[in-house]
Amino acid sequence: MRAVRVVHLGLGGFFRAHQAWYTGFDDEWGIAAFTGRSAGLAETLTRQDGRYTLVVRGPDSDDLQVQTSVVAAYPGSDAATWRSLVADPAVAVVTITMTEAAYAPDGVVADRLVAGLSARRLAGSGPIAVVSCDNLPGNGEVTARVVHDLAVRLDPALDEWITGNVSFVATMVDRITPRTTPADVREVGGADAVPVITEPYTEWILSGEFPAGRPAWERGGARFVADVVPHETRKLLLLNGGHSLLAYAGSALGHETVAAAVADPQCRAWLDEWWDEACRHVPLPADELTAYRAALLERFANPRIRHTLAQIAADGSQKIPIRVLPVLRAERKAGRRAPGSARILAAWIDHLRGSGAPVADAGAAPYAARAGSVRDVLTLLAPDLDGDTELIARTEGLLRGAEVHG
Ligand SMILES: NC(=O)c1ccc[n+]([C@@H]2O[C@H](COP(=O)([O-])OP(=O)(O)OC[C@H]3O[C@@H](n4cnc5c(N)ncnc54)[C@H](O)[C@@H]3O)[C@@H](O)[C@H]2O)c1
Ligand SMILES: O=P(O)(O)OC[C@@H](O)[C@@H](O)[C@H](O)[C@H](O)CO
Repeated sequence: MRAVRVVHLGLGGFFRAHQAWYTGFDDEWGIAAFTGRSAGLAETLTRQDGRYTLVVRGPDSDDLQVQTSVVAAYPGSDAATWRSLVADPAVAVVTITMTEAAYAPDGVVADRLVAGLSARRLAGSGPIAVVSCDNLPGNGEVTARVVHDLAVRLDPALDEWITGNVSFVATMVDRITPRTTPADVREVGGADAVPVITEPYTEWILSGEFPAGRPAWERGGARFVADVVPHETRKLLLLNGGHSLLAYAGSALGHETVAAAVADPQCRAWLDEWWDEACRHVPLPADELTAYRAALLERFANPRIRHTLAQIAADGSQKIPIRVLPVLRAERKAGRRAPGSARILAAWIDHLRGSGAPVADAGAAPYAARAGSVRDVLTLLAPDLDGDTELIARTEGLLRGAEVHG
């Protein structure tokens, strides 16, 4: 019998394909999950007793797995239930998948966590682990920072309690999970109104303490390591950076999905160019990176996973600084041309000018207003690079569709 011992924030598709799937291997642990804002998914899942079908979609066939680890679902607006569950002494872990943008200072992640942790302190329920599962470098540290920044302003005693009682766990998460479409729901059939489609590949690497215990996630293959950074860098630069390249450059060529873009020899060559450049900045053995690249190509090419470039293109202003700028800076510092990073930068600026996938990004406006000039975009995005005339000329050349060789 599963009791609620995990509380999740961000009841989206990815959480149901990943953390809920791993928790499914330990039948003593149940999850109470909260949506970001809306009530729809919480209501539907409640009608289904938290159950849903995970369609694990390989290149040739599907494996349908009914998931049972979610035992309660609530709308994000139910702040009272959120506080009382985080304050429950039986709850040992809070997990989060809220997108990169939600970690802004005073953003929704800080707001919800501080409210929940404050209730836990008042209830005297003891220590707890907070596990960010968003695609952010140093996601544990980022979560700790936004929580402490808010808590110290509200109540220094709460901040002190958080320091002594809350463990912020860092993670690398990986499982390509496109947004479920109405066509997917019809195709899965049956009574399930909210299935999730995902790929067979999955990875979860964690680093940090669980002072009140945790599910046996290792039964699903999760790995606990001292340092998650090399793995997170590998994934963010190669997978997510590759995705962003295809999302902007591939959609500008008229492609709609990752599989279609990666089948285009032009996009494929750009992907290799980016990976060659990015691999110099991933502190892992070369053979591991070669194997990861080969696996990524197979995953991207899976023709039965319809992962739209439009979905990946969203929130570029949050993603480019994480997925591309570290490589661009390091390459320029080393005196190299950085053609792969410059191409993604150019493709994103082209997207802001109206090419390819539509812009869906709450932070895009100031960049879109400057998109006529690479220098002006850099002034906002990476002021340390806005005097790099060679980089600017190269990026402008790419925007004009002309290769510029330095
Ligand atoms: N989908 C994937 O393949 C995948 C893989 C690895 C990691 N992730 C991480 O998981 C995150 C969520 O992915 P998903 O596919 O589940 O997305 P999703 O859109 O299905 O779900 C995200 C959840 O967060 C909520 N949310 C997002 N921004 C919010 C905001 N500003 N305020 C309030 N609520 C907000 C949404 O309402 C939803 O409940 C990604 O942003 C990424 O960081 C996703
Ligand atoms: O989920 P996002 O918006 O951070 O990024 C879009 C994709 O790059 C991402 O979801 C990948 O599919 C995922 O990170 C694979 O594990």
